[in-house]
Amino acid sequence: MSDPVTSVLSASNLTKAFGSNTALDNFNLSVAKGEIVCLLGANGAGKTTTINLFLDFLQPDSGDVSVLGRSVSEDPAKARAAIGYVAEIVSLYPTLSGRENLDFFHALSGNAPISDRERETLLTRLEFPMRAIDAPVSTYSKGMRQKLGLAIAVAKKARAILLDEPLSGLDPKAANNLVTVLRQIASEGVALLLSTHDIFRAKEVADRIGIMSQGQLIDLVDANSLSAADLEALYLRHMTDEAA
Ligand SMILES: Nc1ncnc2c1ncn2[C@@H]1O[C@H](COP(=O)(O)OP(=O)(O)OP(=O)(O)O)[C@@H](O)[C@H]1O
Repeated sequence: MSDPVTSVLSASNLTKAFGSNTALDNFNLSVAKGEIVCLLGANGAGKTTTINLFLDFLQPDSGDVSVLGRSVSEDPAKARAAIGYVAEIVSLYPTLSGRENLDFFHALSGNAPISDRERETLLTRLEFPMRAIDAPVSTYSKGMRQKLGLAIAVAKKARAILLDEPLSGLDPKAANNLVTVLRQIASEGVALLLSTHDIFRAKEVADRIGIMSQGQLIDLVDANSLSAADLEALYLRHMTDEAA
């Protein structure tokens, strides 16, 4: 029998204000099992606020976020257990090695320890350079820290992974590699929600792209339905319309 819950992440009529500043305004979105959705938008458009509401770091003023069909506000612990989060700068212990960080954060989520073989298989699949596994994390590049963050999420069998600005600050090779790895994770049934400013990588990685402006989802397009140039033109047209 097929899984009745295909929508892993769902936001309905979400509104969130900080004082008089409305960061999110009646926002609706769902991300299905195995799907990658990218949120594109200018600084302050509400992308990080959306991610923070799914993570229960913030609570909505109205509307609801749910994970696997269950409202996050009703059962935040269950939602957190089903979600992995890769911050723009992944928080890791800099003096500990990659191996020690992975094992520590894996245990912190209440999971059974992973074996040497499982750890190596996982990291190799994510194209983490295994020669660096015992070096202190302070020596890692941004891309390597992200891979470790992804490994922590995948090891805990997260059903959804949220990534805030994962592509910013990566060199083209690392960005290209991350796109490949994210697509592979999604192909295993994980729902991915990313925020980015990178229109071209968004087109490469995503199944659907949400364009946000001033707290609203003003367009949601199928990434395959248009070329990168068309996507850029659409994005710029929306930004011009909003500014007018
Ligand atoms: N904790 C907070 N307190 C006050 N205002 C906030 C807070 N977090 C976000 N905001 C405001 O909410 C709005 C949306 O911010 P958000 O960080 O979600 O945008 P963003 O699309 O992620 O931007 P960026 O691309 O710069 O990261 C902005 O006006 C921001 O200043």
